[in-house]
Amino acid sequence: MKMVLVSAVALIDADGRILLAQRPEGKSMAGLWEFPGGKVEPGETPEVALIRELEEELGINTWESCLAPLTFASHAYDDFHLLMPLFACRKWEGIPQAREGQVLKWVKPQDLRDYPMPPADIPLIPILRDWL
Ligand SMILES: Nc1nc2c([nH]c(=O)n2[C@@H]2O[C@H](COP(=O)(O)OP(=O)(O)OP(=O)(O)O)[C@@H](O)[C@H]2O)c(=O)[nH]1
Repeated sequence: MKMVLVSAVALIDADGRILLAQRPEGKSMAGLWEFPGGKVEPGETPEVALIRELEEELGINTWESCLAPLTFASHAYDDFHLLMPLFACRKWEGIPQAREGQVLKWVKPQDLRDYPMPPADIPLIPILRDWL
């Protein structure tokens, strides 16, 4: 089975809310809410990939020193196995903007279960709620 490494982040604002992005129409798993991030390209570390994705997807900048490892997802999809480190980040530069047609939403930890997420993300929800 092909292993796909995706780096993702829980961006946490001053009120303790988490940023979710809704996958746009036309993509796999359209309509589901996910953590910002994306595939780690050859030669990248998960941190470097995440910093790049945050710039591309949201137009914000952050730094490796602001990315704290929080947990990970390991999930067998039909056509690949997803391994997804999830970082936590409370400090960045700029205001997140949807640059790729996503809908963005700041969500309180206790409300996370109201947002349908990809199957790989489901086990991460209680971890975030307990941790925040
Ligand atoms: N960024 C992100 N990706 C996730 C999450 N959960 C999850 O299963 N994924 C999966 O991880 C992959 C991330 O790929 P990507 O963001 O770089 O690229 P993409 O959406 O264009 O991928 P696609 O090839 O499925 O269309 C997708 O297959 C996505 O469905 C999550 O919380 N955040």
